[in-house]
Amino acid sequence: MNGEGLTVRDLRVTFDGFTAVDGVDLDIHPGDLRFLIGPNGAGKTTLVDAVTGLVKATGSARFAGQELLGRPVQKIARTGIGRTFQTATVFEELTVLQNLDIAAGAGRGVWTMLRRRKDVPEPVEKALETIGLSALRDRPAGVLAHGQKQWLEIGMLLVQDVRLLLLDEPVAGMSHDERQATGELLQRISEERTVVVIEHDMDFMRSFARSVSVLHSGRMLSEGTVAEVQADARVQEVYLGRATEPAPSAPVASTQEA
Ligand SMILES: Nc1ncnc2c1ncn2[C@@H]1O[C@H](COP(=O)(O)OP(=O)(O)OP(=O)(O)O)[C@@H](O)[C@H]1O
Repeated sequence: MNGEGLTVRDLRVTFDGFTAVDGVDLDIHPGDLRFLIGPNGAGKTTLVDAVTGLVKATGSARFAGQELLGRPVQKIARTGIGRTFQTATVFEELTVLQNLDIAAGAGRGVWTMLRRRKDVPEPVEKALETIGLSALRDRPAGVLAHGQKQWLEIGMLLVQDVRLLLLDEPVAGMSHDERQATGELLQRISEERTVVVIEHDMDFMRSFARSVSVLHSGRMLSEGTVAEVQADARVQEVYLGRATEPAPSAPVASTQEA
């Protein structure tokens, strides 16, 4: 069995009387590459915020046999859950390797981590390879291309041995080639881990999703394979007429050329 699964039941998040997540059930199986889609304001990020402890929620969210709700962020992270945000948060002045070293932590002193080292720990070496940045290990992260920074951030989750990766719009602003490379990266990662991707790019979703959940107005509207979700009349209805977010079935070239 790959990775760990996430089980969410009757999840609710309320902001000052406004219900952003309204009784959501979600089953993410180990090794899944699940896309979480839905119009702006559907509650996608809030759902991930609730699971990772950033906002208060009621209901249940279980991962690796443990209830997550009500626990502090750090304790949730220690169960093996990691996330990225829409903007990559890497240390720009530090090299790729130093960024990974710091993420890996592993009880080393800060000077050890900052010194250029030949004895790169195996998980760091493996992550460098997986994210395709081995040749750029000694470059400052600040000079990396936009896509490479996102990959570095994913690598920082890999060296922490995160078992469930929650990625918020990882290909936003990426070129076509970067999106393709990111999709392939996520497929490789999901061979050993569970991956959930919040996404607006329908082409990217169609190409790489193993399963899809569609949120709308804080509720789960539809779930299934890409084909099942595309064929769902409720999903088409929600997306129809939205010039910036075509229906998943619409024959568009891309929704997020940046
Ligand atoms: N801290 C907050 N306080 C008040 N309302 C919030 C807060 N965070 C989110 N919301 C509201 O909750 C709803 C869901 O927001 P959320 O960001 O989860 O949607 P989303 O599906 O991720 O949208 P997008 O695709 O635009 O990122 C929105 O109406 C948003 O305005």
